[in-house]
Amino acid sequence: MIRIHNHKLTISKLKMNYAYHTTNLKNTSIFRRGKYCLPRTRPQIRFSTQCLEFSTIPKEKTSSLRSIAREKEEEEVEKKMEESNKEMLMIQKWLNQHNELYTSATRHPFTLSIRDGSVDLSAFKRWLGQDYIFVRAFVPFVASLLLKAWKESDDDSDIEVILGGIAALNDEVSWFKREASKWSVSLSSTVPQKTNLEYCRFLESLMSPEVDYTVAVTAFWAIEAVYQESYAHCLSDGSKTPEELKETCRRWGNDGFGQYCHTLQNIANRRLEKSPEAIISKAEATVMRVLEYEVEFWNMSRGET
Ligand SMILES: Cc1ncc(CNC=O)c(N)n1
Repeated sequence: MIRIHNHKLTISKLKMNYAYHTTNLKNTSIFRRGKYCLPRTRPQIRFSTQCLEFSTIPKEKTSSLRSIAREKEEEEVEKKMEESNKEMLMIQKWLNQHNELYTSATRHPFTLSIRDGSVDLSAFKRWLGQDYIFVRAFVPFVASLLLKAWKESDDDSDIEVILGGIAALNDEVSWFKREASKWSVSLSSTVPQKTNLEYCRFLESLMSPEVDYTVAVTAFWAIEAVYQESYAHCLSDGSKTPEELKETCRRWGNDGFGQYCHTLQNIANRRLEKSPEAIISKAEATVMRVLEYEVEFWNMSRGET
């Protein structure tokens, strides 16, 4: 009969214990039967929380002991994963579940081409003109979020974070104008493309007072996080981003912007934690839509739509 009480023992520990006790067994009766005489059956281990005992158990049962230990180990790992999933914050959970979509937005061929230096400059200029239009629509969205925070938030500091975001957008609009003139992109004659219009319309739908603060602030985090991840990657080790594009990458890829996105993520997680299931589902679906729009926006910049 094999019983394992101490199921925390891993396979490798089990092997070590086995080896250790086998060495000690050299002086026991089964080993002392003759110079070259090995026991007919292998010494076997019985676990208890207190001590390890030995008995002679047929060889075939060794493997069954191992498989029991392995099963126990797997159960343990599964339980730990379930527990950590419970502790995991909502956004982390979503990113694990929808990792493929998140990666397609944050490691898109367009930004990867900036990173490896193969970017088509006409695509970059197209992105610049279109993104200026997007950012102009993004400002009223963030303003509507400020209003929601003022009405609904349980934490005063949310307003300051969002206000900081609006201040950064003020700088950003000026930067777009300077950058566009540097690249000879005429902003006044840039026509919004279909994908851009649809994304702007989606932003407008989120401005409605019907949309909950939690849903809107989670969407805000997702929109900012995609640019932060995408452009930080263009500056990370091994990147060959051309010098003339580095300023664009630093705008969203700098550490300060990273910290700001982290703060937004904390706000969203805090709100989601206190939200009923219906709001959580809406927020999750909204994040998915944002990620899809971001992918389409990069596609559009490459000239695919
Ligand atoms: C399409 C898109 N998504 C996210 C951002 C980043 N937020 C503000 O600048 C952006 N500029 N454009």
